Amino acid sequence: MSTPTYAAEKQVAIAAVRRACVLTASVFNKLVKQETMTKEDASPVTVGDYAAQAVVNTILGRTFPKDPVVGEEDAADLRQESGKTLRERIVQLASETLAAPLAEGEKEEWGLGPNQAQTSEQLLDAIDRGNYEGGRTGRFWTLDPIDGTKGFLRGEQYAVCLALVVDSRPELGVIGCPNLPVSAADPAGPRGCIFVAVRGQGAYQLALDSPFSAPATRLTIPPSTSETLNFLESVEKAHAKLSFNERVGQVLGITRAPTRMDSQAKYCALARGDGGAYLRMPTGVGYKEKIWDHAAGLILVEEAGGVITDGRGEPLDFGLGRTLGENFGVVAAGKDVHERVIAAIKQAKAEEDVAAQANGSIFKLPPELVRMIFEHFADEQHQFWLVWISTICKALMPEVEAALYRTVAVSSCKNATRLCRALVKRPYRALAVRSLVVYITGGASIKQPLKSALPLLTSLKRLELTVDDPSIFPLLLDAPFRLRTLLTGGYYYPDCVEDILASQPSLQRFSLMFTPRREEPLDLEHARTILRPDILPNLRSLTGWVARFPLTLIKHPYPIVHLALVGATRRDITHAISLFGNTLVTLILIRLIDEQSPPECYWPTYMFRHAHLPKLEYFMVADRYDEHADLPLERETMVIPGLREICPALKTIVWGADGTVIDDLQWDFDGMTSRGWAMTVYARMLFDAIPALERVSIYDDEVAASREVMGEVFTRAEDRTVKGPESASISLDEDMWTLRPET
Ligand SMILES: Nc1ncnc2c1ncn2[C@@H]1O[C@H](COP(=O)(O)O)[C@@H](O)[C@H]1OP(=O)(O)O
Ligand SMILES: [Mg+2]
Repeated sequence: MSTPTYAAEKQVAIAAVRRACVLTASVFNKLVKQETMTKEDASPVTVGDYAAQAVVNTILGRTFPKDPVVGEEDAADLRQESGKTLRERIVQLASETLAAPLAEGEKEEWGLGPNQAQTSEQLLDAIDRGNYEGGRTGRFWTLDPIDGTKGFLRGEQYAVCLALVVDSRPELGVIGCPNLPVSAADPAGPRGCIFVAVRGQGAYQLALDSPFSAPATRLTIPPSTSETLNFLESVEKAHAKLSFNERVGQVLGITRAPTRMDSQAKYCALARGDGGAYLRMPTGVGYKEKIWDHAAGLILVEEAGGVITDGRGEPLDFGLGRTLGENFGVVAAGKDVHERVIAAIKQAKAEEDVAAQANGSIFKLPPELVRMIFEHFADEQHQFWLVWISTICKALMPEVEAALYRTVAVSSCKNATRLCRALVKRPYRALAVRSLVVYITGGASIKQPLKSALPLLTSLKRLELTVDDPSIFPLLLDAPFRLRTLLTGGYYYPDCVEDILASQPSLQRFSLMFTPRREEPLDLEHARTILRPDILPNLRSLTGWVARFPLTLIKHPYPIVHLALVGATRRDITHAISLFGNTLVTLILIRLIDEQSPPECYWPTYMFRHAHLPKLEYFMVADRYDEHADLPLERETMVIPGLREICPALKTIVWGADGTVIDDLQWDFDGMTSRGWAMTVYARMLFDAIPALERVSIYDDEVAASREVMGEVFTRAEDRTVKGPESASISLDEDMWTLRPET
């Protein structure tokens, strides 16, 4: 079946709306402006409403007699004896309007022109044609004869709106705006426009007085940015929650003031680019939006390239009868901004939920204070206490949850799925999440749950994502959060890492810890973007497993303050120091020493040759040997010349030396047999060379061998003498040791 063009319907609807506009304009001029109606009279709105409905329905009744109409008014009151005066006025007005000479594009058989007089009864019947209840299937018209009555009375914006709905979908819409300036750029210029849209045929603006002959202007919603975007909203506070719009605007970073106007003229303004988004959020009184207030506007916006949904992003349902049923407000916007507006609404709504719950709390403390107190007790030790409070006093649940959800960590598929469900169920929980750790290796993919939860985490600042399913990482590309810390890892290096970096300009700390796999050669192309100096302007801390993080490809001297490299070769280290040396404060290395390395390499500070590390304060190195190297070490090679100038600020050196090598050293070094003697010599030489040095620790155990590693510590006393060695131990939990590569 071919798509219907609705050519006849379109022509009739335009003609009907134009006649109704002429009628309402004359009601305004005669009854409102000249104030000829007394207070006791029925309002001019009532007169205009009924009369305009009589005109449109008469035309529809003649042209499409089988089509029912869903309209606002019925004639029951007018048929009463008490309605006599009103009835006569309406009949007179409608008759006059229908009897006006035929205009271009109109036909006599539509009931128009001086030869087509209608009886009073015929006109009341026409009004009653608007009694249809609507429904899911079939076609019907829906009419709002004067939409925006308040605007009408003020002489400002109002609209005559007519739409054809087929199987629950508006297919044709016509909106007449007698008071709308023809061009928004010339607000004092000529007024009066008709807007028309047919599904699949585009949206157009026509001249109100010659809709069929004057050239039509095709309408498209232009793209907008936060700077150019503004809201269109009701004038009436009772019709939409304007304070809520304000908050949504703040979330979106909108700087322009909203444009307020009555009626569906807002949809017309949106369609022709006079505003970026129309927001109509419920005021909370349980009002259900009427289909005649949005059907014509919907098709106009969609045909102008926009998107229209309710405030939750759900489609508007025109198949439920006279109202939009459970739809929650209306949001119409350009394609490029609609999704962002919905996300901002979700955030503002979540905040509102938290605030609303707080009002009912028994503690009348300011919610921020309650939240601070609760956050203080949200650590693992005290969590039970918070949960206990919230079970006793349900009103405190949102604050308790906000505290508990601030930092969340999951390490099993089951818990990850549960967490995501909980976040989706109550968006204020999602809003509370600042730090999220997902550490799941093996098992089922948690992509689906994450896909629904990640878009809600607008406050997330720190994300640790270690997962084996690489298809999870692209989810970060569409995420609404601006991370400061991103730690990634897993079994497969995902291709999109660089795109993620490019989409996170606020990143300060980044870690890439993907498992190095021998069978798969590293694709160096992956790292290309990291080279671009512009993508990570705030990057200060970098951690990487070098096998999957080709450090030597980085050529840009990011001002890195903390650098940690796992599996770094001599070449990697020299490169890193030459790039970041000027800014480094902390340097942590798990280094690979291979057979080709010259023996003097063994001394950690040997790596500083030719370097300048003016700010370096903390230096830790743990060694890994490819093969057991032969180390004919000599006293002369222990400390390189000029070390004092190279790292004048260095306070701490921690060296996790390989145990077997240390054992070898006791035999090889200087012929002395005391274990640790070589270490003592080295430590003392370091203290001599670097005046700022306060502490040298040398741990002589395999890092991975036990949870506690043993070693010797040398410290500089107040009187600058060196104390030590004193035995010491270090726990594997300390950050630097957790960087060890797995064995
Ligand atoms: N509480 C309400 N929430 C939303 N819309 C409302 C509410 N009360 C009335 N309206 C409708 O708002 C429309 C005008 O909106 P706007 O402010 O955008 O001009 C009218 O059609 C009016 O319906 P009604 O004609 O039944 O009064
Ligand atoms: Mg209305």
